[in-house]
Amino acid sequence: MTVAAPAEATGTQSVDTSARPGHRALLRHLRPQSGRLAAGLAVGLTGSVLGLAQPLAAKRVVDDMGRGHPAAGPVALLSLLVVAGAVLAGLGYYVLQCSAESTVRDARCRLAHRLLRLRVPVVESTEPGDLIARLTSDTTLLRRTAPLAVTAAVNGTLVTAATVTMMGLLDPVLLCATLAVVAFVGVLVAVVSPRIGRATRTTQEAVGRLGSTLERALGAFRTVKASGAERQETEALRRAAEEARRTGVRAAAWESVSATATAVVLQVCFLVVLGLGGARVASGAIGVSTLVAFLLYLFALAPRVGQVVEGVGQFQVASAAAGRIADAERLEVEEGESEVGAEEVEGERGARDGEPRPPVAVSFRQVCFTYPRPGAHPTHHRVSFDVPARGLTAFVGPSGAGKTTLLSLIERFYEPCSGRVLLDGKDIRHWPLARLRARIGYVEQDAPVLSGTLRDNLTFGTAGSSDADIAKVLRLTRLDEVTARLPDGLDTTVGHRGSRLSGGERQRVAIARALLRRPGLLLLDEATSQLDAANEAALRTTVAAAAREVTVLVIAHRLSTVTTADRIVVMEAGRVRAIGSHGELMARDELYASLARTQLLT
Ligand SMILES: Nc1ncnc2c1ncn2[C@@H]1O[C@H](COP(=O)(O)OP(=O)(O)OP(=O)(O)O)[C@@H](O)[C@H]1O
Repeated sequence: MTVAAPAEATGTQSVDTSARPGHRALLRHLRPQSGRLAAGLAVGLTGSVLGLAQPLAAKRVVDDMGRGHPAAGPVALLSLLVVAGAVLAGLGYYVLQCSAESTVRDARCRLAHRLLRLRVPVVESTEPGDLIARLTSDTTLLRRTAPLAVTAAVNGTLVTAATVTMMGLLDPVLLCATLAVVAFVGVLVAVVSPRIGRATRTTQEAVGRLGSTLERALGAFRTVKASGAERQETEALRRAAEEARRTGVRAAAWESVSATATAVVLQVCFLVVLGLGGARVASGAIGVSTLVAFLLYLFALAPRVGQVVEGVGQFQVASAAAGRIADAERLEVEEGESEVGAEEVEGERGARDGEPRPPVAVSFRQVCFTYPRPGAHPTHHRVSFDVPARGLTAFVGPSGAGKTTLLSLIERFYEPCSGRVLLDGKDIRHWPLARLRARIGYVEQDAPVLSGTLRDNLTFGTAGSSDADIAKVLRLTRLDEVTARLPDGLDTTVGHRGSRLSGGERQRVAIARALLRRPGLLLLDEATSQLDAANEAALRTTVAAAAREVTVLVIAHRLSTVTTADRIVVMEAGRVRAIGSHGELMARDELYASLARTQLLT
């Protein structure tokens, strides 16, 4: 996948695939570390300069010994130069690597922060595996290449400039000939380096696809096995791996083209200088020693030019990674949490002080909604209803009627196209998001359980819950017996997605988690669908008890679970068809009566 998908879906942003934004993104990553990078480079350069002085010091030692003078001083100086040069070079490298680690840590933290705040529609139209690849693989690539690119660019350029200056002082004519040939290297780099960047980006996209495909397979592992789809999924993984290899090879080919061509150009340069220099020596324009010195500088220049060329290649690779990270950072996020402090949210939740939570009234006013997908049909047509604070309200209706979507609108996972959703008479768009969600307990249709311990799962988002609160919700959801059976009780790991728990137990964990938030509004989406009769009855009692204190909205297919609800809202094809008690609806709503006839066998 590419991150362009959500952009198309939401129409909120576009992804620029040209290289320039990648360059800007890379520089943005490096800027906060510029002080440390400069320090590392300066220390490293000083080490190199000391290294350059060593031959002169060695020459002095030999000269002094030859003349029979005591050489203790020059030997000490030479030793100092060797040790100091090595220490400074090592220190410079270490500081550079440290700043690279900090750059990547910052990039990862910033990206992780944004990824967890993405809007639900954005995540639903992206591949999680690809987003994971951006946080892991792309940042690793950034870490590997960015310091190399910076060192090569700065060191290579400085030393090249110094060498070129020395050559200019020796003979400007030979320097002009040299620069004319070297300019060819510049043109070559300008042509080749964007290709390296593009190939790297495609490789990283293939790595992202690899992640997405694996995530899909591991996420439905039993289905993969039961469907005998291992071969099919392996083939998809192989295709992505092959694509990564193909584009990786393409990047390597361009890199070797530029390295080889640079080497050839420098050899040509050497021959040109030799020929032209020989002619100038013959004509008496320069002396032989000048030509020899010039050629020595040319030899010293060659690896530096190679270093700059390699640095430009690494810069392209790092830019491609930075560009992909920047694309993910541009995805649309929800409004910030800053408007509500953690304490305020905690107060909303009432979890700390154990105060009874205030129940919440819910109203829908002429709500129309269509999922932001190309070709999507309207899901809600002018939906209106009122649910007073406290009590149990059930939503029933055929599959696809739009019941689950109602809960998504209350949680503000999606925004209505028109109309208003009110909580306690106030439009939910005017509630700070964190405060709104702190008042709601939501049990999804598929009741996800996360990897970790049972306690982690229960206190997810309510880390400060007391043992007494936990024990209470365990009792209410009849999980106390299950917990007692687990080897480490609450601290037993429940496996990937709760694989150690049964479907019904997972559902009860999700309900317990929602209750532990002490919400003012409890949203249960078919929360009893996987429970056996005894547990369903127990949970019905729990829900009824909760509904005496807070507002409970339940979506149910099984009418047996909702016949005692205070009110039942019958939905059909995105419209509210009827509202009333079980008895009233049996008498006056044909759809409800027929649902009841089939399900309750009345
Ligand atoms: N994330 C989504 N993106 C696009 N369309 C969706 C999405 N979720 C649901 N829909 C569509 O919206 C319509 C209403 O779905 P919804 O899940 O609200 O119905 P429901 O009444 O809860 O159904 P069920 O009882 O089967 O769970 C369906 O046609 C469904 O295909």
